[in-house]
This record gives sequence, C-alpha cells and structure tokens, in this order.
Amino acid sequence: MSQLKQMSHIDSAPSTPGKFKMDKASYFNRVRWHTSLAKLAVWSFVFLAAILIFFFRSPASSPIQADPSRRSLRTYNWGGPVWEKRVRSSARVRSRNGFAVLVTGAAGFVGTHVSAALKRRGDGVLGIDNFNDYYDPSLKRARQALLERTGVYIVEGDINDETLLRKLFEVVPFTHVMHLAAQAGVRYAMENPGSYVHSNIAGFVNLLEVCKSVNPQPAIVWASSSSVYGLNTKVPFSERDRTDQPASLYAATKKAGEEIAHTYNHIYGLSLTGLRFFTVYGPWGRPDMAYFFFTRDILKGKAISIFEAANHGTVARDFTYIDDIVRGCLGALDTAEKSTGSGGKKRGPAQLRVFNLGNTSPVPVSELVSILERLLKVNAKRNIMRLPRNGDVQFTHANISYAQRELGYKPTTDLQSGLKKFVRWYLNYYSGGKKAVE
Ligand SMILES: O=C(O)[C@H]1O[C@H](OP(=O)(O)OP(=O)(O)OC[C@H]2O[C@@H](n3ccc(=O)[nH]c3=O)[C@H](O)[C@@H]2O)[C@H](O)[C@@H](O)[C@H]1O
Repeated sequence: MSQLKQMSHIDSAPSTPGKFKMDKASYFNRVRWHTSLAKLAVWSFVFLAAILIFFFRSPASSPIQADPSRRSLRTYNWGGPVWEKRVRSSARVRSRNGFAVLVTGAAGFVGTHVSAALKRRGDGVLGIDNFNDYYDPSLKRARQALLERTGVYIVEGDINDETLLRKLFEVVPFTHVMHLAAQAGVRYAMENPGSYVHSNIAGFVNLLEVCKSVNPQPAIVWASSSSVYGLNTKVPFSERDRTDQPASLYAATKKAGEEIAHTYNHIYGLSLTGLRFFTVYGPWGRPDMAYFFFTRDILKGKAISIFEAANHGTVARDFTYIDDIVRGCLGALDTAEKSTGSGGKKRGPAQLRVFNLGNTSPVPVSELVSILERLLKVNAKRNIMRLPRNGDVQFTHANISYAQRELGYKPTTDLQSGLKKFVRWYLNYYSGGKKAVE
C-alpha cells in the first residue's frame, strides 16, 4: 500500500524540483478516470442488488399468483447416507405381510391421513411432496410435523424429478405406490392451467415411467376424481357411465390420467387402481375448498357466495368424510394385485380398476352452510349467486356398489357428524379451541 502510494507520488513529481507546474490535462484525465471508476462501482452495485432482489424476493402469497414454472425450477436437497438411512427407516415394514408404500402428495390432505393410517397398522411409509404454495404451505408443514411424530418421513421433491424417484426405488423396493400428489381444485384450472398439466399429466407419466422400469414393479393406487363425470345428468354416477364431457381442465387431466393408466397397464403390466374421490372434507382439509373457506368467512362475518343453478336449481355435492376415504384407499391397496411386468416389459395381463369413493347422499350447498351456522353459532351472510361457468358442475352423486363389493367400502359418516369434527379441528388449529362446538 505504502509502496503504491510512493510510486504514485514519484510518478507525479516534477523532474525539476521547485518548478512544479500542474499538468492540467493529466489532472483532469485522472479525475475523470476516478469518477468513471466510481460510477462503474455504483452501477455494478445497483446491478448486483437488482439480481439479488429478483432471485431472493419472497414467493407470491396468493395461490392465484403461484407460477408452476417457478415451482418446477426449485431445487431440493436430498441424498447422502444420513438421508438414505432416514428414507429406509421410514419405509421399514413393521407388520407381517405389511407393505412398503411410497405416498406421493403426503403433506396433502388425503396424503397425510392415508400415510398415518398405513403407518398405524405397521406398513412402511415414505412420503414425497413438493410443498408448493397453491394454498398456505404452513398447513402442509404442520401436517408434515404430525406425520414425523408417527415416524413418517416426507422427502421434499417433485414427482417430475425422475432422478429422485429412481433413487427412492433404489433405496427402497416399494411394493405399492399411493399416488395422491396432484394439482387439485376445479375453478383454479382457469387461472393456472399449466400447473394441472405439470402435476396431473407430466408428473403422473414420470411416476409411471419409473414404476414400469423398476424391479419389482409396484402396484399403484391413485386419486382420480368425481369430476370426470362432468356434465352427465344420469344419477347416481356409475363407473360404467360415460366420462367424455369434463367441465373443467382439472377434470380433463384426471380423465387423461385414467387413459394414461390404461396405457401403462396395457403395455407394461402395471397394476393400476384409480379412485374417483367425491368432494372429500374433514380435519386438516384443504383451505381452497368451500366448506373450509365458508367456515373461515362465516367466523369473520364476511359474506359467502352460495351457487345455485338456473331457475333457482339446487347445487349439491356428495360430500365424503376423510375417514371413509382412507378406508377406501386402504381397501384398494389391500386388494391390489401385483404388477406383472419386469425389466420394463409386460409378462402377463395385470389388474386395471376404477372405483367411485363417495358417500351416496348428496347435500345441497345451502344445507352445508346451515350445518356450519349451527356448529359455529354464527349466521352466515349469504350471497346467492348463479353457478359460474368456471368448471363447477351442478351436482355429484356416487354409486358405490362396485367399491362396496370389491373393497368392502362402506361410508359411515354423514355431513353433520363429519363437519362437527372438522369445525372442532378448525377452531382448535386456528384459535386454540376458544369457541365451542354444539
Ligand atoms: O370431487 C372432486 O373430484 C372434486 O371435489 C372438490 O371440488 P368441488 O366439489 O367443486 O368442491 P368445492 O370447491 O369445495 O365446492 C363444493 C360446492 O360448493 C360450491 N361453491 C363453491 C365455492 C363458492 O364460493 N360457492 C359455492 O357455492 C360448489 O359449486 C360446489 O357445489 C375438490 O375441490 C376438487 O379438487 C375435486 O377433488
């Protein structure tokens, strides 16, 4: 430093001492040079700051603004001996003839309940979830914490990540996959169509690609939807009915999933069972569903929109309680036959099934609201609205005789009892149980 100073001093010293004359040109050049250096530094700083702000700004808080392409760019940490040990331990089977199940979407509503139920009965369970921000991720984290207490580990990753999926199968030879990861919600499909293609089609195909090539191939049970019945008017909906008039892109991607399942069953001998869920509700549910945000808004004194069809026609749903759905999922896993392929090749015909899992007793949405009013002891501010054309259908009603016969499926919870359990959970989760339930 001092050497540098000296050198610069020597450089500017006049050759004839005492006759020092300022060289104006060199002085201004130097000043200009210093100024541009300062400018360059300032601009570099601004540029760097802009880049940092762009990459590290917080994610969109509203699910409506969530961008699936940003989601898919996320990188997750996985791998290493400690991680593998955790994966193995979570998937370790603890009962005789138990399964080793990979549950996708394990931090989701149905995923959490199914994972807990499998673990309880001694099956090995490993979850995978990308924890996206379609709805409040803190609820997913709370479900994750719940599962962790029961010994279920959730790997943070996307079902579109082939390397990760292959690694999981390398560490654990899963006997079954319970595929519940999906982009749900019928109305959101108009706002973010890409997220449905990303999860429900590309993600499903990626999962099946991996499943078909591993040895042994697992049996797969996956979530389809009542929405595949679309604009059908014949009720109750039977698995034999047409499903070629979906009313939303969500429904179309679930219908596509059923066709994709057929293909992988046909070509590769994968055992595949699709479950058409009918408006599942209950504790730890999804905040984007009507029963959930009606509860929140009624408590806040905020008006809710209740849809009705033309000429004051009733809009109704075959609301199905989560515990009944879980029993249906376990029944499907228990009756799933082994896949028949190996080495990526089919070795014989394999099982291919689709079941309705509903409640068989549709309830008008206005009645759902009346039940909530009674449980919450608050009158709703009702705003009756014409059913918008954004993916909703007027009614759903499941014929469940096939699931009854094959899976022993028998729903036991009516809407009043199920909502009571939901409201109790809701009040406890969000306000520490201060408000009473009838
Ligand atoms: O069975 C399925 O396969 C699907 O079920 C669920 O869809 P839906 O049955 O449409 O549930 P949900 O949105 O709770 O609306 C319930 C009722 O409230 C009415 N509804 C809704 C919103 C509103 O503001 N007002 C209103 O009246 C609305 O018209 C409807 O009649 C899942 O979200 C979906 O992911 C999928 O799994």
